[in-house]
Amino acid sequence: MEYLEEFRKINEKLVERYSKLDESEDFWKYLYKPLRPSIRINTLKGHLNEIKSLLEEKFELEPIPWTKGEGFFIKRYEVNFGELIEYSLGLIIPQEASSMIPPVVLDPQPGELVLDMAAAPGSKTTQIAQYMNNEGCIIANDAKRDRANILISNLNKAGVLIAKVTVKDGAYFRRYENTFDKILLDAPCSSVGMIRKNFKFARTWSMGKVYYHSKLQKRLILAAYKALKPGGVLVYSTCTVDPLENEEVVDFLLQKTDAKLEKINLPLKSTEPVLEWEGKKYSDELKKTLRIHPQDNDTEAFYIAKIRKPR
Ligand SMILES: C[S@@+](CC[C@H](N)C(=O)[O-])C[C@H]1O[C@@H](n2cnc3c(N)ncnc32)[C@H](O)[C@@H]1O
Repeated sequence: MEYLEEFRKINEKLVERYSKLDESEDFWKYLYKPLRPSIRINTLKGHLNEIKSLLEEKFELEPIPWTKGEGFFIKRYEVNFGELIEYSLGLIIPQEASSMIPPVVLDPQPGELVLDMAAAPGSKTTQIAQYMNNEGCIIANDAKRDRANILISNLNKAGVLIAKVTVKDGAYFRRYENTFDKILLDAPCSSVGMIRKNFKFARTWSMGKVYYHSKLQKRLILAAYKALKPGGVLVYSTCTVDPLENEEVVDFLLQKTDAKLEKINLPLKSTEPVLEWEGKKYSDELKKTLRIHPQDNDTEAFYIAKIRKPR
């Protein structure tokens, strides 16, 4: 099957742009392929091994190597999560495997003050609360009220006791200068990574969306950096591949502030970050960021940067 040609029928401009970014056939092949189902065991609700044993009665589990032992691919495919009692009880949380990376990189600790600036529907907030063992405080924010309602219901179901939900434009938090130990900015984006979930993301992709999000992301990342304590960590992530929403945004932060990048070391494959795009050169420091294309680990595409504010 000519995957590139299949995508050309859906959105010619998408193919034109990202064929320049990744010349491999695998890029299009894996973007076409449905995602492998995966879950995170919620240790806020029970013991990891006990929940794992319950699941193993029904499924074959394959550990996701970049999590802290709680993430699994489900190897038997006929899974309807909605029908599982473990899902209804909040013992497991369906979550795409690469979307588990940003909280792992953030590495929040019990007792810390954490801002999740674009949090809905909350899969990463619940993961953060799990790593904090429900000790400390998470401000879980989203600009959209309807999405914030889903966030609240997911936090309740997962047994998260330390989150305060706010409905604000993320840039609002710039007024809390030097306040948070850790900040996750899992930014709104043009969602090329989500094409594996739903082809509508290919159909509706446009350069207009890329420019719109790039501008918004720059505004949000500056506010997030301002709200970060000296010595604190900000993780910036998107589920898209466009350099204007990834390297360009982090490069912008490096130019405007004293932010420093830290190398992310995890057991996974990745694609070289983009250091030059459309005639523009980005800092060599961006080599420390993580660009994941769908074929690298057979997951959604993701981009992750670990940023530290000097003391
Ligand atoms: C990629 S999604 C977040 C996914 C979430 N972190 C998770 O893991 O479940 C991006 C979110 O940003 C929110 N958003 C859009 N514009 C925003 C803004 N200006 N400030 C804060 N959040 C915003 C959207 O409503 C959306 O829920």
